[in-house]
Amino acid sequence: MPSSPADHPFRVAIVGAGFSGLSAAIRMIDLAAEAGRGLNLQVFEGFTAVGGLVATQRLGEYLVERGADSFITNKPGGVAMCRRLGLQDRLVSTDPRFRQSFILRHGRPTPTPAGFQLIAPTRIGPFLKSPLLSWRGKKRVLAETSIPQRMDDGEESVASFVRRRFGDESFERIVQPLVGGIYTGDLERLSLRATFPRFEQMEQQCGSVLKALRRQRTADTSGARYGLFVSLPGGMTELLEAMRGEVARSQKFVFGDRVERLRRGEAGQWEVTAGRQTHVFDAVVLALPAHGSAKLLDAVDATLAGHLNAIEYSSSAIVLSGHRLADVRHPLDGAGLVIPHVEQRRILAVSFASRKFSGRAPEGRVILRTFLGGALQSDALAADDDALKRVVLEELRSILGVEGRPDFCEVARYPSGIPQFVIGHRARVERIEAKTGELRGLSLAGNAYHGVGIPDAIQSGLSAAEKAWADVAGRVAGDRGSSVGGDTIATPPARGDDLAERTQQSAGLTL
Ligand SMILES: CC1=C(CCC(=O)O)c2cc3nc(cc4[nH]c(cc5[nH]c(cc1n2)c(C)c5CCC(=O)O)c(CCC(=O)O)c4C)C(CCC(=O)O)=C3C
Repeated sequence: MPSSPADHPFRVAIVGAGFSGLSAAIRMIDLAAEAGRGLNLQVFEGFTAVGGLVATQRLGEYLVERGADSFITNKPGGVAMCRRLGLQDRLVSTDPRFRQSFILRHGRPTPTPAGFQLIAPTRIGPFLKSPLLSWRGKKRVLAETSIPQRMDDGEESVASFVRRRFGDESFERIVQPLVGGIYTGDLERLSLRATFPRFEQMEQQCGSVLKALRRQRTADTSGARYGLFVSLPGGMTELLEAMRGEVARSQKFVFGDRVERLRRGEAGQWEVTAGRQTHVFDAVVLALPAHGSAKLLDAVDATLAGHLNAIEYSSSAIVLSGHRLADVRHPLDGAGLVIPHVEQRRILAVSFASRKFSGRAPEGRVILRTFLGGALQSDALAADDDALKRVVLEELRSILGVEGRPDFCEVARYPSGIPQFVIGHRARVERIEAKTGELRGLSLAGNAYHGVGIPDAIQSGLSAAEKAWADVAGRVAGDRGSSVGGDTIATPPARGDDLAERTQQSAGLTL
């Protein structure tokens, strides 16, 4: 142990103060406390606030999310972090009155059939009644039970899997906007194994997704899946601020100076240069987008940097706007609307933000969040902000009958914001982790590797802290799995996605 003699506190740098970096910091603080060891932590954040791509903004009486507006509760990371910070009683569910969603069909918002689960229906009645598909399209979906199992075990795209098992119509009219929306991605390129391995396993284990879902149904409520998502009364910033406060109680933040350089010292220590100052650490957690980590690692290990740079990203933008309800023809009786690519519109989705979470708009007003860009419409983002707003207001008018001038209208851009788990992603992540494993005291966190949502970002931070700790301290929480404050979180299986475990987790949540 050349670089961490027991007589000095562990010196750890965390680069990036989004969800993953803050989680890494909190986990590191807990590990040091459990071990009774001194810790000297510095969190470097190039911006002047924590949160990364996530921020809640107050605009007059409106409470508006600029990025992610909620997190999912069927993965443990988010809820466990709230419990760790004493925020579990502050969690709010989506408004049960507005959990239905819509899919655009011939220019009209059409309800998603009740019980439809991302790629397949779990309830036949509502599915058969839905005008989203033709009779032929519906028959083809139900014929899924007799589509032979694929024997080739190579990686398949989400589009190929869904087209093969359920037909083109269901793919284009329902699945593409629902699943594509999660990644603002191109499903012809995204890997099923890297995004939704459970569906691949359903085919392998039951021969049919519909049969597998039928077996599973008892464990899952078949209502609108929006019930899975939670936030806090102050928005996502309430959680981020609690995380920041927890770290700031004992450790140091460096805001506003981007880390420019990372170097490995001769004794294996890490030298971090930010704002013309160089600091020395025993361990470094890079909680950045993959391309950001690649830039810092280029001089340390060019092969690793190459793998990181190969992780693709899509860019998107969200136009945030506030309207008088009286100016909107559509009742907005749901949480949001997604738009199939085949509808040829200029927007991807609209979230009825103040319906999804009540109390965020003044009486008689509504917040809309309109998504643009993504892998399929990246050209849309070349336009300047005023042009984007114009496009959005035209589309909102045509699709939802939104008239008049909005109370506010703002653009939040996310260039290279969402990683794309394309075919080959898992193998790439394995190579990245193998390489990182060889670099003592270095770990990577963020949404680029195992999952794009907030719970996975949090989990990635916990795991990164544990790797760094194990490297420098020579011991760690052992085989208990990652945990925040005594709530054991099962570390996700390296490969695949255990169906029983996930179902159990969602069934066990009482929110
Ligand atoms: C930006 C966005 C919209 C646009 C509008 C808006 O913001 O409203 C949207 C719409 C929708 N999303 C929907 C459903 C789901 N979205 C999921 C997961 C996720 N969505 C995400 C993003 C979005 N989603 C993200 C970043 C995740 C990953 C979370 C994580 O992994 O941390 C999952 C869980 C997947 C799993 O099982 O892993 C489900 C079931 C439904 C249908 C609801 C119904 O049934 O009526 C609709 C209209």
